[in-house]
Formats: sequence, structure tokens, C-alpha cells
Amino acid sequence: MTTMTDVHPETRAFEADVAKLLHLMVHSVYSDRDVFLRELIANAADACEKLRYEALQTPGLGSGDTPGITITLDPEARRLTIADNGIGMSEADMIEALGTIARSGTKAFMDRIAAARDAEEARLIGQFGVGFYSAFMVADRVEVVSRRAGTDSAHRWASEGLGTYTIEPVALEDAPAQGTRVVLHLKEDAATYTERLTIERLVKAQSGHVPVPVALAEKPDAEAQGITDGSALWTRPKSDITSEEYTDFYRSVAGQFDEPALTLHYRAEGLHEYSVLAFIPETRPFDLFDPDRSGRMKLYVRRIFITDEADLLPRYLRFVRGLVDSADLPLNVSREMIQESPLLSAIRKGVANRVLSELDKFATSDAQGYARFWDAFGAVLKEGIYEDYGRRETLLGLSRFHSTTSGSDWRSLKDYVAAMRENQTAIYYATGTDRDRLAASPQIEGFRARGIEVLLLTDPVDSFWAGSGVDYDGKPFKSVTQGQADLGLIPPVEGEGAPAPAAPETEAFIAFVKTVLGEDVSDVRASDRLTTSAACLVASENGIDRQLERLLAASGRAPSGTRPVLELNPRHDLVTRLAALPDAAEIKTDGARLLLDEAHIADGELPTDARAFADRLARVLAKALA
Ligand SMILES: Nc1ncnc2c1ncn2[C@@H]1O[C@H](COP(=O)(O)OP(=O)(O)OP(=O)(O)O)[C@@H](O)[C@H]1O
Repeated sequence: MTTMTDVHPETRAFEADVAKLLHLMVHSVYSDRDVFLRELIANAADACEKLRYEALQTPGLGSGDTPGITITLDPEARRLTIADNGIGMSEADMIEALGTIARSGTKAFMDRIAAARDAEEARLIGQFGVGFYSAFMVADRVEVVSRRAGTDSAHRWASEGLGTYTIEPVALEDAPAQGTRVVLHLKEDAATYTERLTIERLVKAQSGHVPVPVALAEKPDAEAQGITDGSALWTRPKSDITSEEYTDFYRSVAGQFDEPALTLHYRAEGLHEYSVLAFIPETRPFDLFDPDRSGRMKLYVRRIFITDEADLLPRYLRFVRGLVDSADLPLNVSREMIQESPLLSAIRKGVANRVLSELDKFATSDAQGYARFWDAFGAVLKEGIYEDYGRRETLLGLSRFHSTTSGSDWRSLKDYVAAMRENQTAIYYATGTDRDRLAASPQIEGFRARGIEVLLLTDPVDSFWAGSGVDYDGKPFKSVTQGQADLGLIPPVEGEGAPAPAAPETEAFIAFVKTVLGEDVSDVRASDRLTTSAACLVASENGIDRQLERLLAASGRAPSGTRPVLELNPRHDLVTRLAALPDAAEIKTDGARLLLDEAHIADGELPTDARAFADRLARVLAKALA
């Protein structure tokens, strides 16, 4: 018979990313190392909640003991133990959970760290929280002994945080009866974490509201005393809860260390009963644009944690953190069935509407705070204009924009519509990647001259929603680089003077340019959107917006064969002089081509044929200097 003493620990290497993360933790200069305790308590609480949930499906799983977390201090051995009676881990669970990085957020964090300098590194650790591995900031050896609920075996995982870990079976009498024991062999300079006062203060400050009670034993054989009661914060009346309590809770549920910008705490009554405690963070989480990132709202049923994958909010609200606790959903239902539940659809709808109406109130009551919110999450919220047809009008109302008249301030569409000129029927916008360049683009000269505000849209998502046939307050969105500008009915603002009528030769010149350019453009026409530049490119009325075309091309999905329209300024000196030349003049043909090249360059593009462009330019300059 093999006894436990015959079994040798197996040594394994960490996944490369974990090794990097550990190196960072071991050598961390981060001054607020206290966060490790918050991370370990959060894991222990999650494990208790998972067991509570699994025991609903598998009656008899677990001992039936009240869920709890016990912290034991051992100043003599400089050891700190955090034990829980939760779900526990099997050997395979340990290899998977403690040897690899599963969290997409941690991967994003690692990418940021790779580019950061020392000082910023420390700040990033502080903001982010890096889960279990943060234990290595304070310990030079960590042991995890665990027994998975419902099994008869237990294992010990141990590591010094230096590239490898060991894993071995342990006798059941050396393991917790149920759950996990994490033992930290503290570094010399971390002895303070064996002091009762320090730990008590930290637990109350950082983890005071985890929904599992925490008790503390001062010595290995001392009796543990309760320090937090594990009551669910969201079940208490709002008036009893201080903003510090909300912040602590937000930090423990969101894993972020900033303050919430907005806290929503309410109870829905009537057809369905549920409580919501949700937060909008102040700063962007690292993985906001990670394609795998979905919502982070937890679903509870009568205070029992069910899942954080119930997609309680639409994707474009994925920055909202918190929970919904339903009184009506059945407890004994699988996570898969919960997804399908009509009750949950009603909750989803209710919560999303409430978040949006709170944002609306926020925008009215605190414009500056809202502007900060918009800086952080506006680009995400705008995805909804495209994805959530039913809430389009609401989302457009919540959206803020920079424009040709707003400087660095944000404008709402309500402001825009109020400032529309007489006879202006559309909301004009330009899309691109750089606000300054957009503001200087030739396509908006005519709008500026007429005092027409143009929205300058620089988020990639803008090209998608703005071109999808949206309107606001009955006014359609119209790209300044698409179709006819139709500015004839709006006179230039005072001081600019009415434009001189185009000379008759210009019509003939336009026809000439069209012949010269042939298939390179779909049309050439006189422009009313140009005032100072000679030429610009726009998309045809039914073509797709030029910026969207560029975005699609960059992702390999360019619609083939789209050709732009070249617009010429009939009042520009260059145009009128070229128009006056005989068609046979070589410089007239060169001039026609150069106008197209120039328009491409003004859009930040290359001329279609760079070599031919250089030759042409050289010919024209040589002639000018002759
Ligand atoms: N006390 C524990 N009991 C059971 N499993 C645990 C325990 N501690 C850690 N684990 C397992 O290890 C995994 C990794 O933990 P880690 O703190 O690094 O990230 P996480 O908890 O998954 O992420 P987050 O902190 O964002 O919730 C957990 O997901 C869990 O599966």
C-alpha cells in the first residue's frame, strides 16, 4: 500500500505569463502591499458562494456548515493563514487556476506592464489588483492545501514564486475538512501581517462587505473571533449605508481601486422583485475593448450568488459593475436555463433602462462629472446607437461630441439642434482619427463659412453608427464627405460675402477634368462646400462614407470598386486659371491630375500613383520657373 509519505511532490513550471507576473510581484516596489489580503479574502468568499450554489444542484454536497473565512495569525513562525470552507480545488483545478492566467483582464494588465516604467508599474498594480499572485508581494513561500467538496482527496500546492511550483497529495487529516487553506510564509519585512490590529483594520477597511463572515484567530490554537458578519450590503436600506461602505463594496466587487463615479442602489417592486447595486467606475478598466469582455454584473437569487455570466446588461454597458439580487428566480435552476428565463429578460430590460435614466440625471445634475464619465466610457456607450435600435434616441441624447464650434468642450445633440442655421435640415459630421486634422479638412470649409456646426467624430465606432441611417429629433445625420452638400439655401455668415457666380469656362473645365481622370473618379462637379481649397474628395450619395471605407480596408473588408467624387472650387484661382487655358496645353492635363492628387493628400492619403505624381509636379514646377 502506498502511504502519503511515499509520494514525492511533483514539480511543474508556471505558464510563461504567470512567471512574468510573479517576478513582478516578488520584486514589487508597490508600497500598498495590503491589497493581497483583499484578493485572498475575495477568492475565499467566491469559493464559499460557489459551494452554496453547487449545493443547490447537488444536495448533500459540502458539510452544511455555515460558510465562513478564518484568518489565523502565527507571529512566532511569521505565518498567516486564510482558510475557507468553500468549494475547494482538486489537483486539476489547482494546476489550471494557480498555474495559468485565465483572466483576460490580467493579460491586458501584463501588456500594459510590459510598456510601463517602474513608477508606473507600481501604480498599475495598485489600481488593478492581480488576484492570487499578489500573495508573493508579502510572502516568500505560499502553500495552498485544498479539498474539493464531495471528493476524498486533498492536495498541497506550494511555490516560492520563482518559476516553478510543486503539487502533491496530502492525507485528509492534514487538509481542511472542506475548502481551502492558504498559508503565507511572510517575508521578513512583512511581519506586521501577523498582528491582530493590522489584520482587523485591513479586513474591515477592504473586505468589510464581502457576503461571507470573516473571523480572526490571534494564534494557531486560539479561538477565532468574528470581525465582519457577512451581511449583504445591498439588503440594507440606502439611508443606513455610508459612501465609504459603498466604495469598499465597489472595490471588492469590481476589483478596481478608484471611486465609483455613480452608484445605483434600488429595489424594483411590482411584477418582479429584485435589488440592484451597481456602480459606474471613474476610470476605464484595462480590458474595456477586449473582444472577450462581457458584462460584469453578478446575479444573485435571494442573496445566493448564481453567476456572473448572465449578461445582465447589454454589451455597450459593460463598464457597469455590481449585482442584481432577484427574489423571484428559482434557486434550483441551472445557469444555462437562467439565461433563457423570461424573468431575466424583464430584469435585463429594467436594469438597462434604469442605468440609462440615471446617466441622464447625472448629465443634467453634474455636467463636469458627466464629461469625465463620457471621456472614459463614451466610446463604449456609442456602440449601443448601432446595436440597440430601440434605445437609439435615448443613447443619442446621452451622447456628447466635439464639433467645429465646441473647442475642447463636449456638445450634446440638443445643443447642436438649438444652434442649427435657418434652412439647415441635417446634422453634419466628419469622421476621422484626428480631431485637429478633421477641423482643418477642406470638406468642411463651406460649412464653416456658413456658420454650420460640424460634429468631429474620431472614435472608430462613429463611422458605423453615424452612417447607419440614424436621425435625432427628426434630423438625419449627414457626412460632410458624402453626397451633395446642399448648402445653397444657407447664406454665408456676415463678413464672408456671397460667393461670386462660377465663370462659364468652369463648366467646360469640369467636363475636361472628368475626361482626363476617367475611371479614377465616379464624378467631377462644382462644390459648394469649398471656400479656400481648390479641390476635395467626397463619397457619392449612395456610396459609403470615406472614413468607413478606410476602416473597412484596414480590416481587409474593403468594398471593391468604390470611386470617390472630385469636387472643385469654381471660385478658386487655380481652377479659373486652368479653365482659361486651351485643352491642348500639357499643363492643363497635369493640373487636372494634380487637383485629384492634392485632394487625396488633404485626406491623409497617398496619390493614386506616387511616381506619376512626382513627375507631374516636377514638370509643372519646371515650367513655372522657366
Ligand atoms: N480559496 C480558494 N478556493 C477555491 N478556488 C480558489 C481559491 N483561491 C483561488 N482559487 C482559484 O484560483 C483562481 C485564480 O484566482 P485569482 O485571484 O488569481 O483570479 P480570479 O479570482 O479568478 O479573478 P478575479 O480576482 O478577477 O475574480 C480562481 O478563479 C479560483 O478558481
